[in-house]
Amino acid sequence: MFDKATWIRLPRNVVVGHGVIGQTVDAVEDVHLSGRPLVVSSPTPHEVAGERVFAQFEERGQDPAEVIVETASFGAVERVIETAEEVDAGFLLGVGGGKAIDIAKMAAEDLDLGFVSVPTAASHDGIVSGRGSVPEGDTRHSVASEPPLAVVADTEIIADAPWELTTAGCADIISNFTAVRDWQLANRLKNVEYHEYAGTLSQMTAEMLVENAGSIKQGLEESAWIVVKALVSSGVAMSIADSSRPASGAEHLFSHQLDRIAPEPALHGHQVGVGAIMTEYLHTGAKGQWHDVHDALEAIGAPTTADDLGIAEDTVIEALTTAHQIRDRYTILGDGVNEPAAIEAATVTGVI
Ligand SMILES: NC(=O)C1=CN([C@@H]2O[C@H](COP(=O)(O)OP(=O)(O)OC[C@H]3O[C@@H](n4cnc5c(N)ncnc54)[C@H](O)[C@@H]3O)[C@@H](O)[C@H]2O)C=CC1
Ligand SMILES: O=C(CO)COP(=O)(O)O
Ligand SMILES: [Zn+2]
Repeated sequence: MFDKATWIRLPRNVVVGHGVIGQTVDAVEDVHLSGRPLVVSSPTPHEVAGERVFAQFEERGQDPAEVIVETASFGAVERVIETAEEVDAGFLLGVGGGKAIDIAKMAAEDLDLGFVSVPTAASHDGIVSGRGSVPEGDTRHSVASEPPLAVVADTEIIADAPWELTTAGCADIISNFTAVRDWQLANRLKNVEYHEYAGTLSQMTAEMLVENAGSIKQGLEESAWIVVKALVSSGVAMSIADSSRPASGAEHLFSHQLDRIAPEPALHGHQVGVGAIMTEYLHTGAKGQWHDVHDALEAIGAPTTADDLGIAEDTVIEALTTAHQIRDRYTILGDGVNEPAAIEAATVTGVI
């Protein structure tokens, strides 16, 4: 008997465009969320968007509550859960970058409450994913989380955010190329389940972003539009797979390790981009497609070297040689790249 079953949980309303922050309450009502809203934000996103979302609920006679978080940690998730219980929240909104959104969606999962995603930057593809990413000690968890019922992405706010946040989002998408290679490798060598639709959607999203690179320019609101659509598409791939595999391979392990060991880590997207140059080299060799990954990053103005990241070369080598220890996810790093091989990969690709 065929007894396989799966749940693919996707957002119902994805509202993207100029000034759409003003439609947040409508987007919430349209998915029948009720009760007291709890706005989860971090300091800058609170100023650029959280306050406006809060005021909109007040104007509609609802009694919103707000909690400001600073880091992506289980402690922050716990604090949001406690606040939600104290104020008897009916649903949660995550307003901000990847960290605020991840914390809100993880808390919503625990509380079994609805969640709405309000990104203030096109910096990561967790905008619609049903995953949360949290460091804990020596490891990094990818936690099943409440996917958003609605997404409200205001391109006016996003285009106004620092440009590096948009190039970070582009790099997070470009890294899908190597993430899918790692997933396929794990399928061949370790029998890890591979989802053809999710893998193809993830690759296609990266291809389309690279094809549109010429239109992704600082100061153009259309760039925010193009990148948000790609981030949504990449998040959908993760939801279809019920895993971050379509968008997170060895390049992400490298970035997670940098977050642990670098004195001042760079943006998530920028780190995974530089990681993808090196892991593409490990997959395809010196004459392989690492040039394409490098050139795509360069075209949108994302970092391609340790120097661009502001991270010391020996820290990059340490991260590459130890990244496989971050989590039990088979990738091209296998059971570890030794130091001479890591130096070779970083040198040939110009990362160091
Ligand atoms: N759950 C998932 O599927 C995914 C999760 N992530 C996670 O997301 C995080 C990375 O996301 P980021 O957005 O890079 O980090 P982040 O949330 O720390 O934001 C980066 C910075 O941008 C600022 N910012 C955001 N919007 C702004 C605006 N409009 N104007 C001015 N400043 C603004 C924030 O205040 C923060 O200082 C990582 O923790 C990563 O692991 C990344 C991809 C996928
Ligand atoms: O960043 C992600 C996808 O872009 C997902 O993060 P994880 O590596 O924690 O699963
Ligand atoms: Zn990522």
